Amino acid sequence: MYAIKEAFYTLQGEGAQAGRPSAFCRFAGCNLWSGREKDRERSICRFCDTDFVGTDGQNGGRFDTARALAEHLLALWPEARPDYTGGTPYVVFTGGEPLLQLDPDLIEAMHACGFEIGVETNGTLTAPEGIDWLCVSPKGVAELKQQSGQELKLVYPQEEAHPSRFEHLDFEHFYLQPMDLAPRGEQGNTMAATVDYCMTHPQWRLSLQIHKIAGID
Ligand SMILES: C[S@@+](CC[C@H](N)C(=O)[O-])C[C@H]1O[C@@H](n2cnc3c(N)ncnc32)[C@H](O)[C@@H]1O
Ligand SMILES: Nc1nc2[nH]cc(C(=O)O)c2c(=O)[nH]1
Ligand code: SF4
Ligand SMILES: [Mg+2]
Repeated sequence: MYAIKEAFYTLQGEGAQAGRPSAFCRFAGCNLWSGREKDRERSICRFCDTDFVGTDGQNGGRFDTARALAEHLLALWPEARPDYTGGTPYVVFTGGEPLLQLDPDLIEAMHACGFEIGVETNGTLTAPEGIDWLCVSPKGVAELKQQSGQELKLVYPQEEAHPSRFEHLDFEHFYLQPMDLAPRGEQGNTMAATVDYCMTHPQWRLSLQIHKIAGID
């Protein structure tokens, strides 16, 4: 059984695949925060910008089989539109924490439907085989178990997770993403510090959350 908060068709907003049309599948639940505001400040991850509680979002629900979920996600792809011109379907599994639920059955079912598979994870669980694009985003003091992938995308700044801790790991791309302070109800400029760190440490590139700039999901 898979518990899905929401699913929608949009553009990937972050990292090296930013701008790519994608079916997003947001799993319910996370191991670093309950998702309840009353627990935020005593959680391991305290800056989350996402509601991942329950299965009541757009196209959310509970799916008994991998095939049922894969077909649900394939229906988001705009193939039936008269002006559609093709391209490999791309799914991004996120959450919440997708590695609490993503399993070999679902990977196989998505590939059978013709999808390339991207995953956004906090790296505290090891990833199953077969993911085509793995983005790991380390969090504070949480132990990093998944130490390889296509991109490491660190939200910056985090007192307990300095970039130097991650720069020798086995990733193709290294990104710093300015922390959006709005979810914590704070104001401040994380952009300037992130730009400055990238400019003095050229291994790191800037990732902006372009969906927030574009005003889409
Ligand atoms: C909501 S998380 C879900 C996937 C997974 N739990 C994780 O943390 O990577 C998706 C992405 O948003 C990033 N993110 C979450 N809150 C953010 C914030 N306030 N500012 C910038 N990026 C944020 C995460 O670091 C992660 O890369
Ligand atoms: N457009 C868009 N791109 C994203 N990239 C990562 C996201 C996430 O919440 O995992 C996200 C998201 O929520 N929306
Ligand atoms: S690990 Fe990801 S989903 Fe969980 S609270 Fe942090 S940013 Fe949100
Ligand atoms: Mg998001």
